[in-house]
Parts: sequence; structure tokens; C-alpha cells
Amino acid sequence: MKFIEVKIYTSHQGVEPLTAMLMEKGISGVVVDDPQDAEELLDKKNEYEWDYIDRSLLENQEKEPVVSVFFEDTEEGRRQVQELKISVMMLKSKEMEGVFGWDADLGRLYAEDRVVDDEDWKDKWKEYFKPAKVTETLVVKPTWETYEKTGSEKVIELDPGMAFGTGTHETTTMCMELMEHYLKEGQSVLDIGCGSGILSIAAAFLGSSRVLGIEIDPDAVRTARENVSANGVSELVEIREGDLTKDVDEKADLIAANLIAPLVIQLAEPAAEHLNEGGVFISSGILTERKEEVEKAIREAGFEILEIREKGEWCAIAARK
Ligand SMILES: C[S@@+](CC[C@H](N)C(=O)[O-])C[C@H]1O[C@@H](n2cnc3c(N)ncnc32)[C@H](O)[C@@H]1O
Repeated sequence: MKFIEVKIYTSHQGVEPLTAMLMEKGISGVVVDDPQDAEELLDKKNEYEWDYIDRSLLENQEKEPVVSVFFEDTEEGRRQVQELKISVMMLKSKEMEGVFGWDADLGRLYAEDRVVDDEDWKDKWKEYFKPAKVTETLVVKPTWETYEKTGSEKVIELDPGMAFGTGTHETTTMCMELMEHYLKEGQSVLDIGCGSGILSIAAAFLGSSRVLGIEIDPDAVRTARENVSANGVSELVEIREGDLTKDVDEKADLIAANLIAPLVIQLAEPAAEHLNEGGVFISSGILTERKEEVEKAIREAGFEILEIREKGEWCAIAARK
């Protein structure tokens, strides 16, 4: 189906009167993209349950606040677009008349329209996902890109779809580095919260003889299975839908868990129970300010801390049972 997207460029101050005008006109499905709000959200992120706000989303954002609305690409839709453009011009003249206060600045109030296919939106993110050498030996390559591999590099073919795990996020990178360091040929691996399956595939490429990836989100489970198959490691890697270790009876030599601090704390004891003696627990997705509480929970579960790596505001912990 085709839609008409109307982007209205404004200022931080202009977002409120603009969205109020759209509401008055009964236009729903309004998308506000205001860089100032995103920055404020980053500052306040500790108030949120989930720690991840993908920085690349901020980097790819428009610098100027944009309010977007969508109409079906029909005759009626086109009429609504014209009407909306007139209303935007009227809002600009109200600003010039001082209706919002004489020094109010609602920005350009420029409306731009284009016809988009819903298929275009679905694949927009793909423009920002490029092949990347993540560790000494591991390269992550989007399935639709090409890459000239050199020497001993192992190339993970990945289509993450909507699942987390392109390999570019610091939390994933640190897990891959730590796995590369601690995983020994022929060892077994449990990947808790496997997302796109990236760490499970990495484990297989690093010499693991058996990998079990656990994931709570059924869509990610489907994606991870497709990625495992695309990398030709289906015989070594099983992806199972489940909640942390609740659906796991087996033990492993290494557990990788790129989650968030509260889940890592919750997982520390079950992780110890699911590790063979001397096994390594790699946890990531931990904001540096939460490092001490996670470290404490890991020690209390009977682990010895081997190392803590930090990248940006994130840290990853490797511990031995
Ligand atoms: C940060 S992503 C990590 C994805 C991938 N392992 C990586 O390192 O890029 C965390 C994943 O854990 C999954 N998850 C969250 N809570 C979970 C739970 N209780 N049990 C299993 N998986 C969970 C999420 O759906 C998400 O896919």
C-alpha cells in the first residue's frame, strides 16, 4: 500500500502548537522527531526499566524537529494534504501576528510531502547497517552486503530483522571479545537472550561444539533460527524460546548473557547452577553506574571476577565458577 508522508519542519517550541493543530483537525498517527527530547531522554534513561536507547537512532535523526503525519495515497488523502499545508501556513501567519507571544519562534513551519511504500519504511534501517570487523577474527556482514574476507577472519552473515543484535552495539561487541578470549575449542555455550542469534553464531565460529540460544521474544527466535541456518551452523546451534534459564536443563562451559543489569543480577545464581565447574559467565548490557551491584550479585552467586571491560557507558563482566 502507498502512503503520502507529510514532514513538517518546526522548532522545539513549535512542536506543541503544531501537534495541537493536528489534533484539532482529527489527524492521528502523528510522529514527533525532536532531537532535544531524545537528548533529554538519554539524560534521564536511568528512570527507564530498559537501558537501551540506540545512539545510532539519535545520530541518524534530523537536526531540526520534524512532525510527520501519514495519509493514504488516494484522491481524498491528497485533498487532506493540501488542506494541511494551508493550515501550516496559517499557523506561521499566527506566529507572525504574535498570537503565541511576540518572541515565539515556531521554526520554518515548512511542510514537505512524498509518496512512500510501506515496504520502504520496513527496510530503511538497512542503509545504516554495514559490514564491521567486531573482534580480531569476527566480522559481521549484513546478508545483502558484500565483504572481501582476509586471512583468518570469520564472517557472520546476519539479517537481524527487528531483533536486537547487529554486532555494532558496545554491549554485543564486548561479549564477542570476551567469548573470543575465554571460549576454548569444543566447549559448550548457553546464550541467554540471544536476540538475532549473533552470539550463538559467533560461539559456533569460535569453536564451540554445542550452543543453546534462549530467547523470550518469539519473533527474535524466528530471526535467530534463520540466521543460524544462513551461517550453516544448524547442527551445532539450537535456538529455543524461553525465559532466562527456566526452560534449560543442560549445563554449559560458558554462558553469555547480554541483557540489562536487573536481569543479570536475577540470572547470577541460575547461571552458576547451569555452568560446569570452572565455567565462565560473561554478562553484558550493564551500565557502568550499575557495575558494583552486578559485580556483588555475581560474587555472591559463587563466582570469581576475571575481568570487567568498559566501552562508552557500558560494561561487561567475565567471571569464573
Ligand atoms: C540486548 S539484547 C541481546 C541480543 C544479542 N544477544 C546481542 O548480544 O546482541 C537482549 C535480548 O534478550 C531478550 N530477553 C529479555 N528478557 C529475557 C528473558 N527473561 N529471557 C530470555 N531472553 C530475554 C530480549 O528479547 C533481547 O532479544
